[in-house]
Amino acid sequence: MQHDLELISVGKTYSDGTVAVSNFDLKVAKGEFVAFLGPSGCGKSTTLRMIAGFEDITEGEVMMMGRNVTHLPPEKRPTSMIFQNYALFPHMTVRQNVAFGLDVKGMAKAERNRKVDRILDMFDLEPYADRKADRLSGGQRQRIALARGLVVEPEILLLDEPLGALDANLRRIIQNELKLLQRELGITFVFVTHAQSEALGLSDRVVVMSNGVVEQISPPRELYRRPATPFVADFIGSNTILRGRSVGTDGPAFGRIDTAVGLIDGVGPAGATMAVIPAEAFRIQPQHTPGEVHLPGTLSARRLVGAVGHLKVRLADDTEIAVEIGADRPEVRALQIGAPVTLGVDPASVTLIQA
Ligand SMILES: Nc1ncnc2c1ncn2[C@@H]1O[C@H](COP(=O)(O)OP(=O)(O)OP(=O)(O)O)[C@@H](O)[C@H]1O
Repeated sequence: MQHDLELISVGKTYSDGTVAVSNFDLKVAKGEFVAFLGPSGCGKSTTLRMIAGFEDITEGEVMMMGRNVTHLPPEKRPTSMIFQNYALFPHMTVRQNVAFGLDVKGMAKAERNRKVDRILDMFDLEPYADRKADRLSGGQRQRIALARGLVVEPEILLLDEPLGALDANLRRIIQNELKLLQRELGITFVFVTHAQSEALGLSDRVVVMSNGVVEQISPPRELYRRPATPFVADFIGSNTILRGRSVGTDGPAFGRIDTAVGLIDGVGPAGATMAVIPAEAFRIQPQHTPGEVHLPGTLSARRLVGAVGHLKVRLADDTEIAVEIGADRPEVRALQIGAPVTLGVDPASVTLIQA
């Protein structure tokens, strides 16, 4: 199957010797929405700029629609890029800003105007068409940047933290618009963000990066359910991580590790040394269920945030475990701080990883 975008062992070493990205492999299908997520400095923007052609690739290859574009300049690639600061020309009107990419291509005036009008209409920008770009609000500028990126009809739209400058409310509104737009146009989106909720809420798959390497590429739900590395387990969601040593199991379905708080069964490879348990996987004071892991401890903190109860339970070895449970559960309200509690967890929601 041909992919819209393929990165093959892509790497980048800057001229000062900084290794920003190494061995990046990725295949993106047509119409897919992929987010690069990771802490500041992990190499997200460098990778996006290499895809766009703004940054030389020092290792590996980039393919687009089956063509090798590794050494092509940005304007020869079927991509369009939207920057965090929008990079609009402040003294040009909205219309001139949007038309810019078509002018660069030398498109005939009539065709250009038709395309610009259509896209201004699509983004509700017609009323501002003749206003200078610096006389507009953040949300309006954001729409111009999107309109400008899309008017050239790219196969792949690259977005570098495009919502970073917006306040939380506007950010949510434009997130929704972005998702609808992407579905409607069927364009492939590659999006860079360090906001987890954005990456997890918008994309079909997330590429989690740290220190220039890919940690995991998965649909958002899978990152929560089955983190593949210690970094992802720590970075995504709210997990308890227990270290131990691998021991034999009774059945083939689960692995088992021996930790300071007892034996923990979970899903993962033989030889795993770490159990990852999501905060929402714990049950409080469970009935005895065969196969379930039980951990005795004492309640050390309780905080109710809307419909969610955030509890902390301290185990015998002083490990503190984060538990999230419906705030309306009777056991949440009945327990006093310091009270003994037992936590239960189904091994199917425990992930064992090799660390
Ligand atoms: N022009 C450059 N020369 C040398 N090193 C650079 C250059 N640009 C970026 N770097 C380094 O490369 C690494 C990756 O940077 P990059 O901007 O890709 O990270 P990022 O994940 O996008 O971070 P942020 O979220 O802060 O934008 C960092 O260590 C950064 O300091």
